[in-house]
Amino acid sequence: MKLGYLGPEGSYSYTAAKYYAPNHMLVGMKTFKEIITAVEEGKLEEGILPIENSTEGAVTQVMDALMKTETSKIQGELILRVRHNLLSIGEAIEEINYVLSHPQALEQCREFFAVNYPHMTLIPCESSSTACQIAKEKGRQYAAIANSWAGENNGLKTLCKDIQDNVNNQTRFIIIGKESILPTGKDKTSIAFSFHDDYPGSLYSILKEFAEEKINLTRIESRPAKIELGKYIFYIDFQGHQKDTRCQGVLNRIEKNINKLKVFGSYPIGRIY
Ligand SMILES: O=C(O)C(=O)C[C@]1(C(=O)O)C=C[C@@H](O)C=C1
Repeated sequence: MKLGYLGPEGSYSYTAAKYYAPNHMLVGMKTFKEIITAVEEGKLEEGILPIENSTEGAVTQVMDALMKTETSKIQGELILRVRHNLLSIGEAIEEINYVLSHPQALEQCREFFAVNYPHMTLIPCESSSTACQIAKEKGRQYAAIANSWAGENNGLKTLCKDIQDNVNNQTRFIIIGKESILPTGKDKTSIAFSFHDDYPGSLYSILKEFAEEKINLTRIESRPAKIELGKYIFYIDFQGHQKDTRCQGVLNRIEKNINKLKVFGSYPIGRIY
């Protein structure tokens, strides 16, 4: 089984992939879009993608790309405690002027740099493990934000530990593939929908259906539909499997009030690592 992740080895996505599927063949890729396309085209059986973070919220790039998928489903999820470190080839923090990492990781440490090292320039790159490679090549003025394993793997030293702005920084990852997962009794379902027209109570009419069946929502997000200002796509995660009678009933009823319902999949509720 091949599982695509945002590479190279040592990224947070790599750590998440190792927890999810220790025996799969892990394939490091350059972008989230590349992973989704490879799964859609059947070149990879599965792909792992960050979808939301407890500090920064939605990973919007992944959410928008998911909306365009045709054959992939969400097959699983896991939550990773993300602890960032400042890593460099040199030993003196005073020498550092440039800090590299994935944009999500930079955002999760923004306050730390604003307060402690406002002169440092934050530079986005493809992943935290790519940041380690670049920091190694560029030398003592450069540092990477990554996990310490990625740093050690590239010969970098840890100059500062736990630099994330939120002590409980967690990222939720989803696993996509082509399989439909059967109910386990502890499942979650992810859907997205938009409305034909904007009318009072439109969103309420959908939420009411879940409330009346006592189905717990675990996430609600909106993203621009990218048609015109004021048009949105709503994303909802709820507890239960799409094959459960109550969930099926809700999905059938809400379908009548909305433009297009996309069911990304039902999958077992994930663990925290
Ligand atoms: O750059 C990495 O190491 C990644 O795996 C990406 C990523 C993300 O995009 O959210 C994964 C987890 C953390 O939230 C920070 C970065």
